[in-house]
Amino acid sequence: MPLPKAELHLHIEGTLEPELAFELAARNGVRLPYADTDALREAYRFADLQSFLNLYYELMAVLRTEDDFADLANAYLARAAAQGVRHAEIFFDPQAHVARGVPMGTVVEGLWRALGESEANHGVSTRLIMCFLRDESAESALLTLEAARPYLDRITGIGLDSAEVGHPPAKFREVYEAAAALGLRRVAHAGEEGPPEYITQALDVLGVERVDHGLRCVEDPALVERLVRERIPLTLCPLSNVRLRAVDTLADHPLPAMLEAGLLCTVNSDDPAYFGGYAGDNFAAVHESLGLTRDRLRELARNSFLASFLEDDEERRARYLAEVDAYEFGDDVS
Ligand SMILES: Nc1ncnc2[nH]cnc12
Ligand SMILES: [Zn+2]
Repeated sequence: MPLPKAELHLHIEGTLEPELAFELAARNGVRLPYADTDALREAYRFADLQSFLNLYYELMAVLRTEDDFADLANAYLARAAAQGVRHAEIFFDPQAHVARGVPMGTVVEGLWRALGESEANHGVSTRLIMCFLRDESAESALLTLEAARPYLDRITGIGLDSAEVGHPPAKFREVYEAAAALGLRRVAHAGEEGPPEYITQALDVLGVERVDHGLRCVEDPALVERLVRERIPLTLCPLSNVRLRAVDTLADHPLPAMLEAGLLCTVNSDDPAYFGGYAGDNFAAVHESLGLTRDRLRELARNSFLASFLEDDEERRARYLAEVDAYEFGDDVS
């Protein structure tokens, strides 16, 4: 049995495996410009975030109906459960679907069909986090929040993703203020490719409670000190960082130094279908390549539940933490 953990940085569209992409393409009469799943996998060589995003948005063309979104989420939840994920806070990108003519309702209802039954079917509790695309306008983000109003009982929080450099968090001040007024939790990608100042802006201007990635904080010791002092969780994604060339190799990843500095780090998969691994695979990889001890892995698992948005169910959080504390490692360290 793998180590129990929460997944806090997971784009549901990034869980679209090539086999499911071709299945949905056939079901919906969508032609993919790849001969087969092997040819598609060949395209998974990325120079940076943008080269990945191009393929990520292209493949979304196969997602059209509620069934598609439900099937996508169910496939993820089954894989996550098998790797010890007990709780998943799942991002989705409504603008990327609405722009293709797929209504917000189709996306949320489809995802919800899987998430609503996730505890019964997979033993995984869930939350849904709606992300705004930062390379779209602030007005588009506000319209998206408005379009989500009928579904807010299913949406726990908002996030900010897509191409980071040139799109600083401050651009989205207004929509984050509006979301806060609606009682939504706030996170944002910052410091993946963008500079440490974007992390500071996400905290000071957007009021985020958790930073997605936050990797480049290591370039600014004063910022690291602040993140430690304020106990701001970082949702790191080691295999993603390698594939998108944020680090040269996994052995170069600053995770051990970040833990040593006292940062509240978590380990997540980001877009597992594209980056070579789900949550447990990321845990196994940091154990193997970075030499993280079993105590450190347990700390990462504890952190994932501490950083999760389970304030409305503290009993559950306590149960998950007790599972982590009682966990006995075997040979399997995922
Ligand atoms: N790693 C990532 N960074 C920014 N936007 C994303 N959208 C999906 N994955 C992303
Ligand atoms: Zn991400």
